[in-house]
Amino acid sequence: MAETVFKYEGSTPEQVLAELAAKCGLLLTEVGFYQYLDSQDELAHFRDQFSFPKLTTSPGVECDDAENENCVYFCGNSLGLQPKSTKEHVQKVLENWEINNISCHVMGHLPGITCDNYVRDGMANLVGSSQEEVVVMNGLSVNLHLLMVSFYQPTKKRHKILLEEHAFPSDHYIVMSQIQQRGFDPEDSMLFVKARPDEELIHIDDILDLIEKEGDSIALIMLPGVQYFTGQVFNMEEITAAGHRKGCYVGFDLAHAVGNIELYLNKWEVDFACWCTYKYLNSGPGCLGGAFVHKKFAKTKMPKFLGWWSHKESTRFEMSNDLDFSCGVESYRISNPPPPLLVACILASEIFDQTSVRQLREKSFLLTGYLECLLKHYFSDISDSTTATVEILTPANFSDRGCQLSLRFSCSLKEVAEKMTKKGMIFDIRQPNVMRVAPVPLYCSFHDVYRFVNALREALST
Ligand SMILES: Cc1ncc(COP(=O)(O)O)c(C=O)c1O
Ligand SMILES: Nc1c(O)cccc1C(=O)C[C@H](N)C(=O)O
Repeated sequence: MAETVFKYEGSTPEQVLAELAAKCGLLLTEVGFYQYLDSQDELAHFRDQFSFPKLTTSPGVECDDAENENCVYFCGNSLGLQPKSTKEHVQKVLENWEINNISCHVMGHLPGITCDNYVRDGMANLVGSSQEEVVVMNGLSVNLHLLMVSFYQPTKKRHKILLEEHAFPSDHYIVMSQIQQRGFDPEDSMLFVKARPDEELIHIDDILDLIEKEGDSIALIMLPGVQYFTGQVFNMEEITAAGHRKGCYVGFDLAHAVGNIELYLNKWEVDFACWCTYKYLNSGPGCLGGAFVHKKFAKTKMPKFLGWWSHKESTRFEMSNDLDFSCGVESYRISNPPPPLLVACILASEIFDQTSVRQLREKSFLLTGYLECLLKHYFSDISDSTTATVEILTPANFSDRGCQLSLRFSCSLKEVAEKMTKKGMIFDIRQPNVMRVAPVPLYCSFHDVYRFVNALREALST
């Protein structure tokens, strides 16, 4: 766990980039500057480990660019790129099944019975926990439900779940249905923390005040680590401490946080967390989810849904129907794990073993900072060269954001998005009018940012 001081502590990306540009005698907007930044990037080699979408084959692209064969991929906050090694290893797992048939459960490339154990160390590093505190299983939404069976224990007095007003739809529905399932009314039991009028971001003080004020009636606090729409980071340590002071359980949805920001779930005493692995961890669409339960609950008897995989491995196959619980989060496993999916998670986490989230954050400081500076330079005012302004909704403070920037345009986004897509820019739109762009430090370059901003300039030019 990195406890050292962050390399750029006390500076803003804008300051650091301006100093670097001055040192090179370049303007921030010059070609030479992105070339300089890419030449200094110690993580640049990771890009070669991923399959990049090609201009010639990516849907919607109509662009013949002699200098670039790849698209600019800024959608890793939704679906990570495919590591080049995935195909071959999935193939090996399939061959193990083909050749060893029933014995593939216990032998060969990634034996079924133990395959999920191989990912636990890597996952634990990513979330700041010990390996006994994490498992990989099911999908994110399913895992949230399973953990809420334990961590949402409503009583007449304490029945509320605190969540954000604009939570990701799945989280909203999960909370709503859990409340209904326990015989309570979502109208009374869903407690929303809201942004202030005409604001997009939520003030941490408003969360803490709400916990202080309503804490005695809150059974569970369920918030994201990084908000999917705005890219805002929530201070998980403070929220957890505030929740615990009031006797609430505290859990986080880390879909947009894992592999994006540094996490110390064990140290922060978070009760539980769930995430998906197909965004920043690059395991593939709909691949398995991760779950964390703090080790303080390793021996606590809590209500939970059970299956044969909740039973200790050493006696599981005695088939006695005499439940001998696995410890802690392992006991939440219900079904046997799928090796073809696990192998993709293992490979994805192995890529992270070759670096650290701290190192990625240091690159991200400059990479997303560079995007921010160029956007501000070209699009903060309507000028002779641009027809629209671009407002960055994501917090300006580096520690309050991951790599994603969410952009609101003063013009219709539809036309802009069409033009950008034709040029090979890959990003997404979230209604009503926000474009999300995530320069993922693991595989994106400063050149990508330069190309993206140039494409945007063309799309918005007068
Ligand atoms: C914040 C958040 N929660 C939940 C989900 C749903 O995840 P899944 O479909 O893997 O259950 C997603 C992504 O789709 C998400 O971004
Ligand atoms: N999983 C997705 C899918 O199958 C289709 C479209 C989008 C997704 C996503 O994961 C969306 C993502 N969670 C988001 O932040 O919006």
